[in-house]
This record gives sequence, C-alpha cells and structure tokens, in this order.
Amino acid sequence: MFSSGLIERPVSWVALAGFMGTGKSRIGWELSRALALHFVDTDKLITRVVGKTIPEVFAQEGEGYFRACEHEVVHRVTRLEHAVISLGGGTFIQEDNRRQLLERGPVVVLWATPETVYQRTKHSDRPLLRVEDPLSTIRSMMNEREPVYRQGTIHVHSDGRPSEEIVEEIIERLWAWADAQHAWAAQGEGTAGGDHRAAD
Ligand SMILES: Nc1ncnc2c1ncn2[C@@H]1O[C@H](COP(=O)(O)OP(=O)(O)OP(=O)(O)O)[C@@H](O)[C@H]1O
Ligand SMILES: O=C(O)C1=C[C@@H](O)[C@@H](O)[C@H](O)C1
Ligand SMILES: [Mg+2]
Repeated sequence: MFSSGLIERPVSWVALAGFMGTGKSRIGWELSRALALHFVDTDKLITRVVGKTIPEVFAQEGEGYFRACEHEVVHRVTRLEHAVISLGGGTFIQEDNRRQLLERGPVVVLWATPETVYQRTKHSDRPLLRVEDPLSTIRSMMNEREPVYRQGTIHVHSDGRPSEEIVEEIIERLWAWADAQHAWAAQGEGTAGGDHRAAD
C-alpha cells in the first residue's frame, strides 16, 4: 500500500449504495480506514445538519424534505476529495443523484437477501420499515429498486460474510476497475467515472 511515502489506492473517491441493511455504513467506515480516506455517511450528515433523527425528519418534515436534503448532500459529497461516501438506501434511486454520483466516481452497490436485511434491521428505527409486515415490505421495495441499483459500477454480496472479507473484495474490484479505466484512457477513448488511480 505504501511506496516512497505515498499511499497507493485504486481510487481516492468512492460511494457505497444499496438497500437498507446491506452494510453501507459499516462497510464504508471500514473501507475508509483500509484506504486511509475520509468517511462521510450521508444519513448521519443529514441528521447532524437538521438536528433531528431520521425518523423525526420523516415524521415532522415528511419524506419529501428528507429527499431534498439527500439531494443537497449528494451535490456536496461529489465535490469532496479523498473520501468514502456511504449513501442512504434511497439516495441512489433518485435519477439526478445517480447521475451525479456515477459521473464523480465508482459506485459500489452492496447486496443482501430480504431475509438478511430483515435480520439486520428488525431492531432498528428505519421509518420505511416501521410497518406491520417488514419482510414483505423489504421484498417489494427491493424488487422495485433492484433495476436501479443494478446501474452501479461494482456489485458485491454481503450475505453471511464478515466485513473484512467484503472490504477486501471491494478493494480488489476497485483495482480491477481502475486498471480498466486506465487502459481505456490510454487507448484515447476516455470514460466517465472520476479519477483512475490515486496516489498521494
Ligand atoms: N457483513 C455483515 N455481517 C453482519 N452484520 C453486518 C454486516 N454488515 C452490516 N452488518 C450489520 O447490519 C446492520 C445494518 O448495517 P448498516 O447500518 O451498515 O446498513 P446500511 O446499508 O447502512 O443501512 P441504511 O441504508 O439503513 O443506512 C448493522 O447492525 C451492521 O453492523
Ligand atoms: O432506503 C431508504 O429509502 C432509506 C434508507 C436509510 O438509509 C435512510 O436514508 C432512510 O431511512 C431511507
Ligand atoms: Mg447506513
């Protein structure tokens, strides 16, 4: 990782997307440590700026207000350097957010089965899962969102795997992605998707 005092990483900016409970916050934090990058969790940033928990924002201001905050936060985090960004579960679903994120750099989508998501979220306070039958809601929301999450750059499964293994796979896949970007750029074709290799 370290050479001549420089940190070699596949990327200096990456976002994590995916359904609720797939591990974006936890894996994003661990990935940021592994790559020596700053860490921003968009849900936590909104909570801090608004001064309310996400359930309070949904209940008092409405989901539309929360989505507007997300949009504003995407605008800001795509301007950051040296950062791992963990998105909220719905952030990548909004078309304009998705476009801005994909233009900025690779978006790693984490996946898990509805059963895993249910187990990981059942004692938490995600407002969209405060329903009578959360597992059915998870299944139908996931079905609906799946084609959109598929538009991410790299896809990694998180079911039944320790976080270290997931982080390791993400880093390997990011190197492969960066190498492919580099090869295409060298052929003079140029591609969207942010920086190719990052050393600093
Ligand atoms: N690979 C894993 N194995 C076991 N537990 C995990 C794994 N990844 C995440 N978790 C746990 O699952 C729960 C949900 O994870 P996390 O909060 O990171 O999900 P998220 O994708 O950020 O969800 P949201 O979209 O709601 O923010 C947490 O308690 C976390 O510690
Ligand atoms: O999937 C979603 O729409 C959400 C996921 C969470 O990260 C929070 O952003 C919020 O609970 C909404
Ligand atoms: Mg999260």
